[in-house]
Amino acid sequence: MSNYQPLHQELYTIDPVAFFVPAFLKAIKDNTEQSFRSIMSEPAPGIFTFEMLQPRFCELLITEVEHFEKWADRTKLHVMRPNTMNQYGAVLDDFGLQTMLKKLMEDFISPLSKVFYAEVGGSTLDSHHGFIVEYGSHRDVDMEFHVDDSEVTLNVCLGRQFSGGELYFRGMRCDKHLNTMGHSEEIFDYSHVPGCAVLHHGRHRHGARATIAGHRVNLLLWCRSFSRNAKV
Ligand SMILES: O=C(O)CCC(=O)C(=O)O
Ligand SMILES: [Fe+2]
Repeated sequence: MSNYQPLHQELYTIDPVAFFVPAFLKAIKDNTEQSFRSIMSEPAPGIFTFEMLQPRFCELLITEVEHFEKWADRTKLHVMRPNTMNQYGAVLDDFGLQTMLKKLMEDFISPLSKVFYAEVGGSTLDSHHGFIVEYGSHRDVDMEFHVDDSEVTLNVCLGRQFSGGELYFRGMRCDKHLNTMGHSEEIFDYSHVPGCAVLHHGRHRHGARATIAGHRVNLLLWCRSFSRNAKV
């Protein structure tokens, strides 16, 4: 989208202090399993939650996406939706954020995925799909039960105020058994809070309940390892 003029140029290059909360930055800098675990909870096996983004960054990103959507509307441009499950939201890589997101994956998510997801390609993440999902009135309502087309998924709530919209996880399955029931120990439901991240296996089955009031906006980064998949 070469004619698009960004609203907030500062979003397009990572400024760690402006983007991330101090505890997250310190843990990444220390770069040990212990430092990661000191800021992360693991409420179900392979699912990690932690505080990640500064409130100001979240608000700037939401307004950048709104600005892009208005521009796309004015120029009668057809906006690609993030995946087949969404009618709303936008692909961030489509309006210039791909370099920033690549660095986000390489410098801030790969260190974590090397430690926690090495067995699924977490040590060799080499490509991404970065997008925004939006729920509320005149937007998407919920997201059906699915697995992501990723090795590792980062899902961060950006805002704003909403009720409902909980994420639900139901364990991992092979392709043949994707829709089988979850066991009680696999059941994990999570109410997202702005600025907070959930990191999970792309193949961990999940969905999002209906947002019943307000406006929910999340940043998704599907992190992939083509080099690993090429070998399998
Ligand atoms: O609504 C959410 O937070 C979940 C989105 C999601 O699972 C996805 O886009 O893959
Ligand atoms: Fe997903």
